[in-house]
Amino acid sequence: MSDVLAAPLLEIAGLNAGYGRSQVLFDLSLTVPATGAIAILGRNGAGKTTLLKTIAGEIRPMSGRIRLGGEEVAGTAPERRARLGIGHVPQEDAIFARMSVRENLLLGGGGAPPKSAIEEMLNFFPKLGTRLNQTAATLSGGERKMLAISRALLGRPRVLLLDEPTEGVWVGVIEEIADRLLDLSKRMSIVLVEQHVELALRVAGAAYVMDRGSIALHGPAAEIRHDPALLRYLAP
Ligand SMILES: Nc1ncnc2c1ncn2[C@@H]1O[C@H](COP(=O)(O)OP(=O)(O)OP(=O)(O)O)[C@@H](O)[C@H]1O
Repeated sequence: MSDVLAAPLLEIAGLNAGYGRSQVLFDLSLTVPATGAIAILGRNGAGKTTLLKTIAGEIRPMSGRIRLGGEEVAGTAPERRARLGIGHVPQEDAIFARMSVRENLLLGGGGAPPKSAIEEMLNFFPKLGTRLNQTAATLSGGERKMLAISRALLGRPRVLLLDEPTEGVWVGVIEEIADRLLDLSKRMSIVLVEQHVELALRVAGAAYVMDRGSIALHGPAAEIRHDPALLRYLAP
């Protein structure tokens, strides 16, 4: 069945959210298919991180729907959402810096993942395999991101929320991460917040462009790339 006909995995409708009385997201709606990546673009402060945190359950929405596989999750705790299949890799380091790479992986996905799952991750990100005994603090920016993504994947999410997975990553490693995200997007759902617009539109099949907490533009990545309004919404 094509993605157009398949029911979306994640459905967000009329979402309003923010911090205390300060509203950041306004009547935001989007859908995410069961496989493939969607990109969330927008200038600094547009509300991209707030959107991911609201989907993950760290921020309680003021109103609106968040449905995962048809189940309403808007009022549930982050732990329940993780159990239902929402994996979140936040912008800031999602790793234990003082622990070794091995220990970080052993604690991934809520703890004690099977050895085979960890081996799968080491095949997926071979660089991590050469760093197993190092503390995570000694990893490069790219390796830290790989470790954070691995930890989230060990929880076997249905949808992976990625907040700036190439931030602070050496340019030579950015392509490697992009390739891995493309691999992942063939078998699961990814919501990708990314400042590298070209990269995001290459990895994602569709894009939503945010402006001041609302969706200003959305459509297939191939169309958004050429939309003259895109630059306007990305300009500082
Ligand atoms: N903890 C907070 N308390 C109050 N306001 C916040 C908080 N975090 C973010 N904001 C505000 O929410 C708005 C959206 O911020 P958010 O981080 O979601 O944007 P963003 O699109 O992810 O930007 P960036 O690309 O800079 O990460 C901004 O005006 C920001 O100042």
